[in-house]
Amino acid sequence: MLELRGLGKRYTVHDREVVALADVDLVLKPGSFTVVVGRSGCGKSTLLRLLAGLTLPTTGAIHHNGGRPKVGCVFQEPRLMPWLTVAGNVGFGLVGKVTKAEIEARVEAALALVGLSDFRNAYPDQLSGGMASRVGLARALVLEPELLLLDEPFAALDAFTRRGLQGELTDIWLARRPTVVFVTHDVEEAVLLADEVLHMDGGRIIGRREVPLPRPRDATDREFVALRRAILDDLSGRAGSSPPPA
Ligand SMILES: Nc1ncnc2c1ncn2[C@@H]1O[C@H](COP(=O)(O)OP(=O)(O)OP(=O)(O)O)[C@@H](O)[C@H]1O
Repeated sequence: MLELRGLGKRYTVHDREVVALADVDLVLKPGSFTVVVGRSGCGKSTLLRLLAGLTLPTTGAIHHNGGRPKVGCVFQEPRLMPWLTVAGNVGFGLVGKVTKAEIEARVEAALALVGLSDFRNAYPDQLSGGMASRVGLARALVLEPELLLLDEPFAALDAFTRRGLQGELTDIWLARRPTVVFVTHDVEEAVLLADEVLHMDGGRIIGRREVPLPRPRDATDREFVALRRAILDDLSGRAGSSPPPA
């Protein structure tokens, strides 16, 4: 269980204070899939950076029973190292931490999960955008994360490729059950993936919607469409969503 209590982050830019995150209280249950939506600059990436331990909070704290969780991060740009093969990129984070044989086994398993076993010896410039995104996902999965953080990982992809990867991510999550926090601007993607959608504004969580639909989900399903519409209304301020989580 991860608990965020009174979490806040302020930056000082040219003597001016920017409140990126304010007073966030949130409980992430093990194995849950949380999607965060909200307009640009509302603090979504800051929340992920704090969860990843890439930056420290100004106020509040993150509590995790059992020490810091193992974290894997996936960003919009996979930022692969061009001089390394696919396998080299995926295994890079393990070098020096586990034996060579274990790296090889874990890289093979991660590549199989994202369907790229046949491309283990390819170089990044030989990959399509969707394949590069898969490598980015495999690079996070190889760490066997308890907490998987994804910041708009599929935003740069065409709709068809994105839909395929959304399905693959759902399958991987169902098989491995990491706790996932996923940031997106795409409300349909949020409803496809989430157990719960959090709505952020001005550095705060101002609403939440549970997604009680069975998986795999159908975006043309009546309940799906209604929920998508409700979240779009939340985002445009047309309707109030349920109160933030305790
Ligand atoms: N390193 C930083 N230094 C100064 N200000 C920052 C820094 N990182 C974020 N901010 C500010 O904090 C606020 C929240 O930024 P954040 O990147 O978390 O928003 P976001 O919701 O992820 O936006 P987007 O959807 O555009 O990625 C913004 O006003 C941003 O300018």
